[in-house]
Amino acid sequence: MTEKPERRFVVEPGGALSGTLQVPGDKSISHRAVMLGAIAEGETAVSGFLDGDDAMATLAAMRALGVAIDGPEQGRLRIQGVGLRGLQAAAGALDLGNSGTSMRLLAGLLAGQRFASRLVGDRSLMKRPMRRVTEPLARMGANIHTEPSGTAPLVIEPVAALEGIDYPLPVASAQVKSALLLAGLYASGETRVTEPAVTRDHTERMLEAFGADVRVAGSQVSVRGGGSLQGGAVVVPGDISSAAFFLVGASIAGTGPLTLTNLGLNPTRTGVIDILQRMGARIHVERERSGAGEPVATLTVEPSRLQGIAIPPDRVPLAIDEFPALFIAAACAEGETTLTGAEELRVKESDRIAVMADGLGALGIQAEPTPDGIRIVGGPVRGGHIQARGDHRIAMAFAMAGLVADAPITIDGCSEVDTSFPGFVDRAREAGLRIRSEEGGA
Ligand SMILES: O=C(O)C1=C[C@@H](OP(=O)(O)O)[C@@H](O)[C@H](O)C1
Ligand SMILES: C=C(OP(=O)(O)O)C(=O)O
Repeated sequence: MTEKPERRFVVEPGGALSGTLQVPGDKSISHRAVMLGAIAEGETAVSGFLDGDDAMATLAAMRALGVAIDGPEQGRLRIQGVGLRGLQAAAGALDLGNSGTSMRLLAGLLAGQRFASRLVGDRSLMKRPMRRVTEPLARMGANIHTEPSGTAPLVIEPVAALEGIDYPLPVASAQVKSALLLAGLYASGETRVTEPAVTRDHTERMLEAFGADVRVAGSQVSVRGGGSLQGGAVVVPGDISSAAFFLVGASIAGTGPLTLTNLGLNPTRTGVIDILQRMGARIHVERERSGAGEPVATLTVEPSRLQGIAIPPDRVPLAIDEFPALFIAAACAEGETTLTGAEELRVKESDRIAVMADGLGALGIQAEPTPDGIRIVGGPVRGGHIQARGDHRIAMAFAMAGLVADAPITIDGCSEVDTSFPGFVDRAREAGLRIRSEEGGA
């Protein structure tokens, strides 16, 4: 994958956040809509699709595997499903860019195919752990290999069949759960996954909507192979992980209120709201409704005085992508915030504990990393020059710190923001953040 040109954000003090904002479509749901629509019978119409680089990597991969997909056009896709056995070998390696979800879920989808595949990604993705999916897939009979370091490229050789397994997840990961369920569609018998803690359930919801033989019983999800999926309509709500930056920003800015419309409010994704409300944030949930299988609502955020808390470890998987934003809330809170049980943050697009701690330190905030978390003591946020290390969520989190800093904040390493939130700078400026984006800043 060609690396993108370097980009930096500069945020001037004195910004505000108010008005109404709709964030782009949910990244996790967008990935799944394309993958399941591709292997379904018939056509699948998607609306609200996130045309960010990560979901577009999944879309490009499904096209490379022989699936005709029209769009995205204003968030709309038309996918001509080829059925479970209709995928064709890609001509070359599938390049999944910065997207761990694409690589891990596709590993599951392709593990049972009768053709070979090779999965690669960008510098960040090529360093992330992949044995967490390749080991259980191999137990199902897949012929799948990583580098000796357990990282990509992933090489998948054709197999005649897979066998279902009963697998207790060693880590609370929706990506591993989803990879095994997708492989289970191609396996004989039942594939059952037991998760140690609740993780996002978009795969199970969508498999059911597409007619798969899927069952959920507490912490167990199982799927039976040998059936087929029926295409249909998928309505993708706004991504709460993208909204999180604005939930924090509107809480700390002292202005507002800020209203976020058409937001996905899946209970396996609302940990960030719970944590912020425990800190004293004033977030009001209105107009809750079901949007084609996924709960949707409007959120209004008012400015508030935040208090530091000990974040309950059971909230971690339900807010796993929102911790960069939550660390900014902690920096602005009164007192100490502690996080434990979050070692997974060290293997995301960056080591989010270390990179956030370094950035907070550069802004005058006391941040002490631990192996599985961090301790942050709230205080005055200074201006400064920091590094997002190419992590989209770290770039956007520190942009919101600019709302309270006493001087400009320059954030290097922002080239990957489009992976999850194309148009972030424009939306933030429209809402009142004094941010600009520049070429450069390695
Ligand atoms: O299943 C998904 O769509 C995702 C699951 C999470 O990863 P893990 O499953 O590795 O926790 C999350 O960090 C990622 O952004 C998206
Ligand atoms: C970790 C993330 O995504 P992925 O694992 O798909 O790269 C994220 O979006 O924060």
